[in-house]
Amino acid sequence: MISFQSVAKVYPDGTAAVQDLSLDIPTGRITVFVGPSGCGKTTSLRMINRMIEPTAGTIEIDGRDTRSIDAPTLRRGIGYVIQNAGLFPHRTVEDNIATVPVLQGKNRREARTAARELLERVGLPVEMGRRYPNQLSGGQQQRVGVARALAADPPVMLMDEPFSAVDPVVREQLQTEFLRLQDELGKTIVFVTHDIDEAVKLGDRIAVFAVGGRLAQFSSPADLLRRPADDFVADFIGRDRGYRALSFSLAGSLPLTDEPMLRLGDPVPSATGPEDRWLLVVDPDGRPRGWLDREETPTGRASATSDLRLGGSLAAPGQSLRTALDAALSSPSGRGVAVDADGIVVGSITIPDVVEAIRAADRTGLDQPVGAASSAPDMKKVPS
Ligand SMILES: Nc1ncnc2c1ncn2[C@@H]1O[C@H](COP(=O)(O)OP(=O)(O)OP(=O)(O)O)[C@@H](O)[C@H]1O
Repeated sequence: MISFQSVAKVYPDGTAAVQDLSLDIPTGRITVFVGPSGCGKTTSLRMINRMIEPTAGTIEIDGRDTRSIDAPTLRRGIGYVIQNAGLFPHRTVEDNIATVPVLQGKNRREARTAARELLERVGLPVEMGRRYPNQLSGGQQQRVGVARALAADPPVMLMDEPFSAVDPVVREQLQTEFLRLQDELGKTIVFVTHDIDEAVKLGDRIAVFAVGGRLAQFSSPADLLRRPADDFVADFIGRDRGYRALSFSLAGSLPLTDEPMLRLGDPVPSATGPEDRWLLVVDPDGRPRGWLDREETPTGRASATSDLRLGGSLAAPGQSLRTALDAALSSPSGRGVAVDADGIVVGSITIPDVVEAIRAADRTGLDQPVGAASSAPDMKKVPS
């Protein structure tokens, strides 16, 4: 654990960058510092590896005051990744990654072999190791930056806006791969960003800083979205926070309604009333193919794929209320199609049921740690 205890930083010109900061950063998780420009995120981050010395308070790593460890030793256990990767331009990618291990006394050949393995780990082809940084795209350079920080296998990683300099599509890919990597590595990561969406996607815990280095809130992403501590935090999180918070509530207890189905190619039965205008058509295995509009399809005619309206998104086991709501909203019938792990239809989801589940989640606080969704129970099927 990294523990900030009443930490402050006043720069020599009198700027109070951080004020009385106390927080505990859990081991093996991603903690994000987020906030508007100039609110002390980078200053706080750099105080961890003593690139900046606090003017008051104490920072401990696993119970040891960082002032009691000499700075080079401290930094050996702390990887550091910055925006634009900060690679050495005159060294090959491989040698960039091998820099710290070689400085630590590892022989060059071993360090290069390890560098090639790390390249693969961050999703780059080994051959890229022979290139120079300016022969890589921005996203590739960022991956090399991450590989270089991992080379000494430090338990702690500090990452300062590492993905900000790349376009949104590459950024999204880097974030997803970063989460996958962290699943394998379980490092203690402190990640600085000014982008609340990035914070919510990556953080196990989020520290929201306000201008003047005040810690406005420190909580899980779900709590942050549901219960912002004050107007500043609510404003910073922005719109749609209620909808985004649904991502953190599992659809586990959502009731499923039995959905009448028609096999592709079977004759269309006549409708008994306006309520069964839409009929769900499935393939021979029971996988959804689309919705048939009986107002537009003559009775008795065999259904064909061309008659079908695509059904919007699907809700699968272990997914969130946001997915379930989207499945219902995006379906032409207003009923979201729920499928099992094999993609076979198990029933449908109605908007009122999702709304009821949202209310229940609000009452009981169904916050789930990031990554819990995959181990979540299946949706419970209840007969209509
Ligand atoms: N060396 C310095 N001397 C004086 N003031 C500084 C120094 N470094 C940073 N500051 C000031 O301290 C405050 C916090 O800066 P910091 O870089 O920690 O903020 P930040 O939240 O990381 O900002 P950004 O998102 O823009 O990078 C700012 O007002 C900044 O101008």
